[in-house]
Amino acid sequence: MIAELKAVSKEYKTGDQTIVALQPTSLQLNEGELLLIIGPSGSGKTTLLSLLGCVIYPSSGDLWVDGQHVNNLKENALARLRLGTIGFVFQNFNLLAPLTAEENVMMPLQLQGVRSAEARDRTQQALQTVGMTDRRRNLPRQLSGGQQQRIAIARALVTNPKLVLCDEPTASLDKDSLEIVMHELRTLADGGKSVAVVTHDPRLKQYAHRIVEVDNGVVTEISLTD
Ligand SMILES: Nc1ncnc2c1ncn2[C@@H]1O[C@H](COP(=O)(O)OP(=O)(O)OP(=O)(O)O)[C@@H](O)[C@H]1O
Repeated sequence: MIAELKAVSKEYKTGDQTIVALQPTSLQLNEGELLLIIGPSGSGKTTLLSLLGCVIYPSSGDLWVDGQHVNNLKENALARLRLGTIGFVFQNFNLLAPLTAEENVMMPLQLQGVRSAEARDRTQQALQTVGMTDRRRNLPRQLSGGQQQRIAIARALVTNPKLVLCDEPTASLDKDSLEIVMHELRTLADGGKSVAVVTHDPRLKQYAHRIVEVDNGVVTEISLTD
């Protein structure tokens, strides 16, 4: 098991208003599975993903990620856990425009202080995994949306994270690119990683090992055949 929520809830306080974004939720995320997180806008999907990603603390309940009790970790320990254990993929790719594809992929290794020969090897491996070796010298703007997302996946993979978290990874993609990217994410899960994907898109269900639906902060596991 890579992550476990035990009765985890999340409230946001703004002024004198309190929004309950996530009701007490118990959920386990295992190695080798792609978990799809679906639900309407504002239902709490990103909040759930942010908890799994150690970006926010629970308001109540207990959260473990890679064996660490997130509730008790200070900000800097949380940042280390994120960098070492988790890869993030976003809707808008978040690639750095002036850097080539391979420089973007190498960036997390530079942040980790990995020496340059090893960083170069691991970058080439990650580019190979997503089938983008031949475009490694291109700038993001020279690549299609689907190609940029594959570079973003390579960047998420280069640190060999156990957990890959994706927020609407296919929202900016056409159908062909969606299929390539989701096939890539499914292959990662089949290879032993934990992958969690937030989406509005019902077409993604076919790539999931498990699906949870979030509705008004309530998380329910739904059957794959629904
Ligand atoms: N930092 C914040 N401060 C205050 N309220 C927040 C914050 N983040 C989220 N919320 C609120 O919490 C609720 C759940 O938001 P969340 O972003 O998790 O939903 P979502 O399902 O991901 O939505 P979408 O699909 O539109 O991205 C919403 O009512 C949102 O307005």
